[in-house]
Amino acid sequence: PIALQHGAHRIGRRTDADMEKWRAYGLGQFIHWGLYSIPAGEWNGKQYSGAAEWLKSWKEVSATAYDSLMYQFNPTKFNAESWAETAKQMGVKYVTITTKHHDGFCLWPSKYTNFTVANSPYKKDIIGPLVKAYDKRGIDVILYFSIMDWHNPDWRYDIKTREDSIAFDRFKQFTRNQLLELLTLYPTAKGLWFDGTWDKSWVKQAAFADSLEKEMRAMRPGLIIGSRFRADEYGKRHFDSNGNMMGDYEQGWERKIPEKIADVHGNDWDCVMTVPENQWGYSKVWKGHIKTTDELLEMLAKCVSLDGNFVLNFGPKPDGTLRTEELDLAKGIGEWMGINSEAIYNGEYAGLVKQDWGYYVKKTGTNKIYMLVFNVPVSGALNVVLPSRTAISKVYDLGNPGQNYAPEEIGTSAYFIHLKQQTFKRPFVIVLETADNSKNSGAQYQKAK
Ligand SMILES: Cc1ccc([C@@H]2N[C@@H](C)[C@@H](O)[C@H]2O)cc1
Repeated sequence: PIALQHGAHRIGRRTDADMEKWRAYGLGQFIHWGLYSIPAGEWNGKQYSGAAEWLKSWKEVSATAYDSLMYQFNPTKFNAESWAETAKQMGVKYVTITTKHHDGFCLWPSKYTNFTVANSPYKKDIIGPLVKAYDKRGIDVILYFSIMDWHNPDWRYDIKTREDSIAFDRFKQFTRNQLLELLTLYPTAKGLWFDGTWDKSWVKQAAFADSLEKEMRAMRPGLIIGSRFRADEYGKRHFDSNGNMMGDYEQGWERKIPEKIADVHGNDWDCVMTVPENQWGYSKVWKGHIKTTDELLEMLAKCVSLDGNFVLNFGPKPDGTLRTEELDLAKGIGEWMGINSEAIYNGEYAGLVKQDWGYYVKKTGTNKIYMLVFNVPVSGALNVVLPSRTAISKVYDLGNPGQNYAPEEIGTSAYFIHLKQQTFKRPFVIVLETADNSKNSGAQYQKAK
């Protein structure tokens, strides 16, 4: 291995209680809200083809004109309690909220810049009420923070000259000040979700970022920081020059999900997902495919089955309300979670052979395995192959506990579970209670006729 000062400082997963709680979340909510929500991807009557929260990067938009959106920020219908209640009903266990996106506008009254809610018609802090409303419902809060800040004149994409270096040193202090300010103002925040860290200017700050990360962790023991915050001294991001993940969980799964367990390298990770193809902030026009409740439930199941969390994005409207499509999805997911959340919370990779009918989730620390069924075979028989000498002691339908199944043994530790009905309106969960029967050799269920 290469000697590194600023690479990964821990090999393997964190084993402390804060991280074990994070690992168990299963389902999360992302909230992208800010000035970009006002134009919602449209400028001078023309629709921006990219993500609405990137409107300021569009050449047709002058920074001055965009920044003057601050004087229009007045979400009269904003109610932190109702957002948190929607999230609670949906069954999320954590929420990631944009404090400052790339445009530099702060949803908290930062004392290090005037470009904040304090100088908008709304005047009031947004982050504080949100943290309070979510905490009250037992939903942990992670603060999203963009290092890249298009508003701050000291921001640089790269450092080429002495002026660049002097300006960027000021920018680094500004960034440190804002992060320590956020941790001070919102001490219950469980973690920070960094973005906007790919440009050379920041990638060259291995030592500074490493010491800032250490300072934040010292200030907030247990703080959870993802792999995207900093680069090592060779500019390697997410995984250092020795291939070890930096930070506490892998943040690379943005709008994509790993296919197999090998893809996650034994690390914690979360997948952040948009409802349309690629819109995080509120966008008037949702082009292309809008994901359905069942699609999102399958993504959730797949993430949890591969040791990850699934975080669904909401882009609130400029008036502070949530759009109908998102409320409908929150309701649909919440109804399913109301019946099946036991298969999601405290779930982990079960280590079984993947079957076409769906996903296995093992309840951490137990012998309970959940079968999350999305694809019912025409045979109506769900194939289950267990490690040798593992028997099934009980099988039942989570949504209908009276519904027991008697698996048919079709081979060594191989079973068919014959479903009682052919059509299902929603994905469903079958619970397998397994037992180690290496002691006795008798099979639990009748052999294939
Ligand atoms: C190329 C690219 C840069 C930044 C992003 C930001 N990360 C997501 C979590 C959103 O905040 C998006 O604006 C997306 C794509």
